[in-house]
Amino acid sequence: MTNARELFLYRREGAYIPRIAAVHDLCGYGKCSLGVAIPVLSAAGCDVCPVPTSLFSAHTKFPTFYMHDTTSMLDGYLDAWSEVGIGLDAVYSGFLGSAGQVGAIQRIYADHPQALRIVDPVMGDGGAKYPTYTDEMCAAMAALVDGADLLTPNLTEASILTGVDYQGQDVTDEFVRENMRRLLDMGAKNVVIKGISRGDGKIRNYLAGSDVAFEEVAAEQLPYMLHGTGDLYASALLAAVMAGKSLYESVAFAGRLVRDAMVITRDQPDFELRGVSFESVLGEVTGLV
Ligand SMILES: Nc1ncnc2c1ncn2[C@@H]1O[C@H](COP(=O)(O)OP(=O)(O)O)[C@@H](O)[C@H]1O
Ligand SMILES: Cc1ncc(COP(=O)(O)O)c(C=O)c1O
Repeated sequence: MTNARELFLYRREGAYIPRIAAVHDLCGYGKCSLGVAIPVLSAAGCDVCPVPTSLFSAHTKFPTFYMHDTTSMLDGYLDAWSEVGIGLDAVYSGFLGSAGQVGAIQRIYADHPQALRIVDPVMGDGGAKYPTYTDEMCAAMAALVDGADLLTPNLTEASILTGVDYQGQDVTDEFVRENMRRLLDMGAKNVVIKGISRGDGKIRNYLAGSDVAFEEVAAEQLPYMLHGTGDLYASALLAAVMAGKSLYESVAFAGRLVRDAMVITRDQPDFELRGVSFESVLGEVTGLV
């Protein structure tokens, strides 16, 4: 393997299997987080090692859900990893159970300084925080921006991180560019802002980085939104990066995969709540490697 910190283009030598710590919640019903990251990244030929941040009976868009925050076990969990001597090529974080878990992620970074840092700063959408997120958690999440090799907020999360007011979805390229510039100034190396929908039938993802020009990738928008698309998008984006694709190619791939999975989900019972059913499009991920 070449230096994992050289994100684009990530190169694998021979049959090497990269190992990724996936720091997300585990959700019983309503496909998202680890339930997405493990299969998608495994299909891309990666060894996914979960660090569960919380256990949920169902995702938080259900009116009732049970949550168990795992913060108190993380020190022991990571101590045991240190003793075993696990080598990591990447650390991919998402939905957190508490503000204190940011410290656990920083500990993994310190223990694995060469590992890529992919931060999906899951905190909310549509201008509102998810119900389990507190202001303290959002403030803590901002500490993960500095040094992130790849940061993947939606507009709500970008606004929480930058302090620029959320202005809805119908924003100009200039507004998105300014948000990305702020995130790069805060220390992120590459930023993808996802899911911008201006009501013109397109959904847009934007990318920019210290060595990557600001670009837009627009695609046809399906006339319904589903829960868990952000997690599937970020996992597919990372899958493509780990397969050696450029950031632009990875952004385009992830958008196609989410769209294809959404089309299939539409035909399933309870399609609005079950999360994105990506199982039958995993072959597209396998095809990356
Ligand atoms: N209705 C849709 N039609 C086509 N693609 C979609 C649709 N909804 C989401 N996607 C794809 O999934 C990505 C992530 O979804 P989004 O809902 O923006 O994430 P989040 O859950 O983080 O807010 C989008 O950027 C887009 O590429
Ligand atoms: C438990 C849980 N995990 C993860 C997510 C992230 O979902 P999305 O991919 O839509 O950002 C959510 C969003 O509500 C959630 O409730």
